Amino acid sequence: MLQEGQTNLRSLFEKYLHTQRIFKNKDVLRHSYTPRELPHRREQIETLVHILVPVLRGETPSNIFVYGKTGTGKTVTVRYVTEDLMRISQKYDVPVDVIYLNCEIVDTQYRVLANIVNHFKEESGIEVPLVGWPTDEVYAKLKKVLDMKERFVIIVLDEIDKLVKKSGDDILYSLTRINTELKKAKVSIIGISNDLRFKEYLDPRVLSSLSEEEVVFPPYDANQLRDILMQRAQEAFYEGVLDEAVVPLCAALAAREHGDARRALDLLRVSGEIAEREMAPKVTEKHVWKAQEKIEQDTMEEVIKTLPLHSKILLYAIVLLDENGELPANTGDVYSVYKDLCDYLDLEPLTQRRISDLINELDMLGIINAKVVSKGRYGRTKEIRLNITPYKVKNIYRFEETLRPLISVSMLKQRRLFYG
Ligand SMILES: Nc1ncnc2c1ncn2[C@@H]1O[C@H](COP(=O)(O)OP(=O)(O)OP(=O)(O)O)[C@@H](O)[C@H]1O
Repeated sequence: MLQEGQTNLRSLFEKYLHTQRIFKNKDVLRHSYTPRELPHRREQIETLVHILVPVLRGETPSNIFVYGKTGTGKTVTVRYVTEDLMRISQKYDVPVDVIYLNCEIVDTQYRVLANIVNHFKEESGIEVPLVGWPTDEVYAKLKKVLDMKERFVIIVLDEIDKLVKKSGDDILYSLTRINTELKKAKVSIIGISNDLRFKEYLDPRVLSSLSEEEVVFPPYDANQLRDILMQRAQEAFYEGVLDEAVVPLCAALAAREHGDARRALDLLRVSGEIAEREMAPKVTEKHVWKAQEKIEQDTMEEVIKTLPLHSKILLYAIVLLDENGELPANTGDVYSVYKDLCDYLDLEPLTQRRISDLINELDMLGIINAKVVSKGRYGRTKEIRLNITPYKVKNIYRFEETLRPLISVSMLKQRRLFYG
């Protein structure tokens, strides 16, 4: 006989066990997955192959600069082509090494050099610590390690703009000239960036050697995104669980956001996850709209985390007004609560004028809505509303030492703060 608690436990699980399963293989929708085919990137693939094919004839390929907006398939295409090059180079007995570095993480001259040296550590027996050595010494080791045999080394610097913004372009200067100092090995660089203005940061000499060849990745339109999603959906979902309208809607929404395939895939995955959680038999348009809302909220949370301190306090003032049912509020209302919060935190408040600017910034980021309305002969005023649920803001502040005390502040009627 089952005890009462056990019956409950069993039914809890069975509820999920007998629901329709949505995902056949969710991993297919993850960013790290490399699909077998890349629809609508034939031209870019062909161009890259054309530039790299000299390797198989023993010639050094040109450096390549790849650019295009976020989610246009730059990384996945470069990986796809270089992986194929590695495979085929074995057949032709040409030693090729491809080293992929993401410069969001590998963001200093030292780290780039050390990572390349360490790529060969098994072969060379040389390993450089990730901090601590003089850079010149790491560079000397790099030349030694590369030149241990005749080979082609292709260094992919993804998000190369992050490296240059953080550490300047000296490293690119060195790498694009390293072949003159090597006897056996030949190095080529593939730089990838989604920041088109990044070229302005480069010394003209670096720019001309880095972009011997340029490959542009234009944004996808809604039809192209639909093909990309269709292909992935077939592997990711069980047959028949996707309502017909789902893929076109995900594609249309992502096309509106500058043709970002990553956004389209996220929408499809999150729609499926929401349907699964709701134990729905099918993924429908309704789930896509919910997914869109969730992704927007998540993005907003990321933006809030990076706001400067006083914008965060200001946002909290608007949160308190919201909880107290006092929105829309005007700048003066918001400013007075903001000042009280600064008092509570023992901080000097900014001027009302400055706060007015910060309100405009929060509005531009979509976190609040600040609409100017005319009050007839009383002039114009701003009506401020919140675009994020208060508990989400609190959840973020809970993890921030300076702001955590605010969580215990609530507001009484007549706008008196209460520190509970
Ligand atoms: N043509 C395509 N076919 C299939 N999947 C694609 C295609 N283009 C992009 N994707 C998928 O979209 C997502 C984003 O692509 P990728 O990371 O290559 O973009 P990116 O241009 O490098 O973006 P970012 O500049 O933000 O790094 C990945 O999951 C990738 O697999």
